[in-house]
Amino acid sequence: MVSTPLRQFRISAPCSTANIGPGFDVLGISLSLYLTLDVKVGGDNGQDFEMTYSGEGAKDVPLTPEHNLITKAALYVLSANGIQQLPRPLNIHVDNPIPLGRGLGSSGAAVVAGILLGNALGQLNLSRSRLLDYCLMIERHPDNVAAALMGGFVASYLRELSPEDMEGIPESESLLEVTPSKVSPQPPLGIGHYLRLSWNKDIKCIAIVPQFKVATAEARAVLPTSYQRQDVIFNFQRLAVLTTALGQSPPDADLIYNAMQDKIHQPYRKTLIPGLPEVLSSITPEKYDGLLGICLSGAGPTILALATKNFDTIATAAQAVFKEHGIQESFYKVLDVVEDGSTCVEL
Ligand SMILES: Nc1ncnc2c1ncn2[C@@H]1O[C@H](COP(=O)(O)OP(=O)(O)OP(=O)(O)O)[C@@H](O)[C@H]1O
Ligand SMILES: N[C@@H](CCO)C(=O)O
Repeated sequence: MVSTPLRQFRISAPCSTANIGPGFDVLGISLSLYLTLDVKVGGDNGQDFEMTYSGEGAKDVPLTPEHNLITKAALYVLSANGIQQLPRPLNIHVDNPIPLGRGLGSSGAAVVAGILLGNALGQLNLSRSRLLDYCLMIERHPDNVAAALMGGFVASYLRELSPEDMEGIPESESLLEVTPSKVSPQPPLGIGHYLRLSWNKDIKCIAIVPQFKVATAEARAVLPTSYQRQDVIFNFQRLAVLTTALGQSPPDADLIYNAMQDKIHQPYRKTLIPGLPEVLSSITPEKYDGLLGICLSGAGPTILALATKNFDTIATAAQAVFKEHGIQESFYKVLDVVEDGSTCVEL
């Protein structure tokens, strides 16, 4: 058999925190913890298909192309562009430091990495905004994937799709069931719109991560389907202020702390996360110098604290409150906001 030239590349996709309090499904921030894929395709590299995996999820994540979220996303991009299978020989090593199902955008990073993988394997040269359209056909809220793909502090929205746009497009993940006999539909053009917001680089993100999972689907299922007008206005007011407040220097702790309050998702998610209201209400700028604000990270259970100093003190205080509510095991990481987003570099 004639072998194709060996290509090697590395894909990196950062973890992300979403919502930042009032910005449910709107705000995302990419953070300094990266899912990486080391890929070898073509040449004479032995096995037909090999996928290896280290890090978070190593015991649970499936490693067959049709079942792994990363390769499923890659197969979807390829299929929508007329390529029905992964090229062979193909060797992928995944290293994942992002805890799964904890509110740090593990699925967003996996989807973005998979879409970049499909783009690179098929040599499709899709633009970054077109890649976002593909990501949004899989993870249909834009906050995590827009931040992971584009980098930085990002606000985003989805274009409303007409019934004609949606023709042939199934609900969410079923799109990923790529079969060799069926070409996947291309996403409508320009679904995702985003804007990079200013971020004050003195602000670090402390992620306090309890040792239990909350699946995003479950954390969305507990939300109501309609809201009181005053709760929606409460969030709009804070969201508008927060988008600018986090870029200002010096940061105004009182303004930010209050602008990070939320009535749309956190109050409902407390049923899934013991101690959530107590952690959020007891860690305040008055008690902890350097603290700017505190909220649920994504769908939880991770807590996000924004601060300029005293990171360890703030994190251990949150851990202590969790302990009082029966969550004995947790860890924390102090993360930077990263500007670059996801990358694919040929080696
Ligand atoms: N590196 C990965 N490889 C394969 N599948 C992954 C990977 N990372 C995440 N997943 C899939 O995504 C699921 C977790 O997604 P989920 O949306 O529930 O949580 P999250 O993305 O970590 O949190 P959030 O969306 O709140 O930030 C995992 O159970 C797994 O199925
Ligand atoms: N905005 C999403 C983020 C988690 O994926 C949520 O809170 O459900």
